[in-house]
Amino acid sequence: MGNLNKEIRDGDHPDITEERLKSTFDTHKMAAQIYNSQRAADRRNEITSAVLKIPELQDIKPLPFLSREEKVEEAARKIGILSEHLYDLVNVNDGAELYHLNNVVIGGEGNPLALHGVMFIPVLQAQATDEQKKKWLYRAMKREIIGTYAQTEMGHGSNLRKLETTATYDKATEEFVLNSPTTTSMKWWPGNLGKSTNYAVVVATLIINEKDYGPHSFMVQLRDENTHKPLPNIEVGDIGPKMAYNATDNGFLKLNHLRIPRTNMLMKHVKVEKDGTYIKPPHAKMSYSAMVHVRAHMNNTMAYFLASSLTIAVRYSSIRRQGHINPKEPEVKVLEYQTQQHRLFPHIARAYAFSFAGAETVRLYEKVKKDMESGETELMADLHALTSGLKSVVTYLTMQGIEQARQSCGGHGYSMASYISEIYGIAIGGCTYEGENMVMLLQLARYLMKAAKAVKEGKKVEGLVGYLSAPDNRHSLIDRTPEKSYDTYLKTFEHIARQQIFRAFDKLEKMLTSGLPHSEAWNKCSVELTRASRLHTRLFIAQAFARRVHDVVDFHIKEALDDLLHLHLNYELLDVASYALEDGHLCGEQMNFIRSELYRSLGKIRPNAVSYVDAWELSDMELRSVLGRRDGHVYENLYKWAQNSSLNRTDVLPVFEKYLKPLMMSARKNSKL
Ligand SMILES: CCCCCCCCCCCCCCCCCCCCC/C=C/C(=O)SCCNC(=O)CCNC(=O)[C@H](O)C(C)(C)COP(=O)(O)OP(=O)(O)OC[C@H]1O[C@@H](n2cnc3c(N)ncnc32)[C@H](O)[C@@H]1OP(=O)(O)O
Ligand SMILES: Cc1cc2nc3c(=O)[nH]c(=O)nc-3n(C[C@H](O)[C@H](O)[C@H](O)COP(=O)(O)OP(=O)(O)OC[C@H]3O[C@@H](n4cnc5c(N)ncnc54)[C@H](O)[C@@H]3O)c2cc1C
Repeated sequence: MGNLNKEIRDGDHPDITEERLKSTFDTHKMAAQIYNSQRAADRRNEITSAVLKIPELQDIKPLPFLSREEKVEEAARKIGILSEHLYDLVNVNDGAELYHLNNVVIGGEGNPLALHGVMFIPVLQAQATDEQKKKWLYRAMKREIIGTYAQTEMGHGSNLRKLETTATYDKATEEFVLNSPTTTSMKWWPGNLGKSTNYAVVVATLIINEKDYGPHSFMVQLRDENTHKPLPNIEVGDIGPKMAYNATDNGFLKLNHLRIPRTNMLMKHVKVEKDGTYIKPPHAKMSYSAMVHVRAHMNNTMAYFLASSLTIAVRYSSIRRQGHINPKEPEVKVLEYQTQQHRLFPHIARAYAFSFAGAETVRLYEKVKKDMESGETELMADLHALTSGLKSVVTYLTMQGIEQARQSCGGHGYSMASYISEIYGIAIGGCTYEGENMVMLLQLARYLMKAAKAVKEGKKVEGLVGYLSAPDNRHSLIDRTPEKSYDTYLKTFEHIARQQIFRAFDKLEKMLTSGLPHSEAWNKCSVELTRASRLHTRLFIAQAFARRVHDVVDFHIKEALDDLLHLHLNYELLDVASYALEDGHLCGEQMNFIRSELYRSLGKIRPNAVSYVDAWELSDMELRSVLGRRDGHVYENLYKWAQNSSLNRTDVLPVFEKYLKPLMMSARKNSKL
């Protein structure tokens, strides 16, 4: 039998090899859990190997040394080369393969086709008629045209019903007139809108006979297909540098009474007839499908960002030696410190949990998408509630985890050589895009309040909120849990979520009964409501993790995942335990039990720590991190990396002659006086 950890190679740093030799599970089999099948895990590695053989696809230099213009150019250059090799490298119908190819070759900072693949094509697939698909979708798929999704405006992103861009139907010419009447009505933020795309699905408020029908989607050609010059009545450009994503040209767009044919409104589910008759869709929110598409996939992209930063931090922590635990022994790997383990391991568990919750979400999304094809919309509310909560909780916890990973690398974590700060910048965009987190938590809260009302009225609720109708124990039985049975843990999470949901519900009801208008009462309860949404979502994540562990067949993988799950449940429970202490569901003694289980878990995870992150099989090319190198040879490569700094091109910079020398000369002269 070969090594269980598949990353072991001759010549690696002995400290990291020592870690890998301790693995109790086959990291490639674990990758099959993370990526949902052995075939998917194999394909990732095959794609990486194939990419490594194409010299033009390698980074010209480490990305942090590139200017914004160079980043945009470099991403576009690689997209050009990729299109020559695309069919040899991936199955173009497999989103996971495309995403992996993107991460290896280009990375997370963006590329000219990002929004084209993530939103433009999906919105056409979901909302275009067959005729419209023939006109635009197939051309888009062949990349004859490049598009984006232009919804957010300078003045409005969250509140879609107040978008100021109008699409007014002109019956006489059978056209829509698209107009941005104010500065704040300009589209502002859409990815790749600024410079790369020549088409966009523009979301605008539909007006027919002066009646407002709310946001609808319209296909708009922005630029000439040959010259790429903006078409008449269109002003378009880049919004400038951002915290991260700087290879992406997020853009602005001003439409000046632009006329487009009636048939440019996406009309699969909703229609405007020639005479201006409006035919409403089977469900009012069907046109929000592109957002739901991205939200449903965000658990996995966030899991990936979190796992990337943890891979960097855990590998580095296994070669970084500093300080002593036993003064008679050599300096220890910083990974030996319990504080370091507590800082990193719970986030490893979260990355796995998000990936498993993500797989369940994508399954539900695929079902709802299929149902919608035939006008069936029953599960749309469930999916919206689930993705709204997960999107918010997962992005927020990912942000926390990445920042802990950065701090755990000490000073070198702050250097771009770690690349963690870039991953952080990219990932935290997710707290805002696809619905600001608080706004989306409040969407889930609407769903939870409806369920709570039903339960109060004596009705039985099922599915994601089924636990609200289930019997509850007054006191948690957590310290009477047999090993490897997590039922009592999950019951405690259920109790906590249930209590908070009803607390928020009762508060809201009381205010409504006192005569407060609904929107005001809602606002006064909104902190409690968002707490309810978070707790409900964290319960779902824990349940999804437990369901996956339950289903695993391979003994060693199951055991390793079980250890992570145990850590996860104890850590997460401690994080939310105050809710259960308040009503005596948990007592002080049980808190001690949870804490000691948590510390025991850290020790259990420790020998496999490097293997848990190696199992994500993130290559050096995609990690782009000196600290996270697979071979552990960090120090000599940090020095090499610094040689890329343009400041090192000469020994003496012009600023010396210009500013520093006069400053020092004058100081010296003054001190002689
Ligand atoms: C050459 C080839 C090379 C190939 C190489 C590879 C290249 C490529 C590709 C691959 C990979 C690249 C990877 C790159 C990754 C990059 C990722 C980053 C992308 C980031 C993109 C970001 C995009 C955006 O941000 S788009 C804009 C998003 N905006 C929002 O999310 C706005 C948020 N607001 C809202 O959604 C709404 O306003 C909302 C929901 C808050 C309120 O809506 P409303 O209509 O005003 O609400 P209301 O009338 O009050 O009704 C509420 C009611 O409606 C229900 N509801 C709402 N939404 C939905 C829904 N979607 N489904 C079902 N029901 C819904 C809601 O539940 C309420 O119901 P009730 O309670 O019953 O009333
Ligand atoms: C990296 C990135 C990429 C993006 N890409 C795209 C894209 O491709 N296409 C596109 O169309 N857009 C895109 N966006 C825009 C993005 O979708 C919006 O910025 C986002 O939906 C938030 O809306 P907002 O900016 O209006 O925030 P605001 O709503 O102005 O948020 C400001 C504050 O107000 C609070 N708030 C607002 N409404 C409520 C409420 N009802 N209740 C309680 N609190 C509230 C929020 O919680 C927040 O704290 C992108 C944004 C980013 C950062």
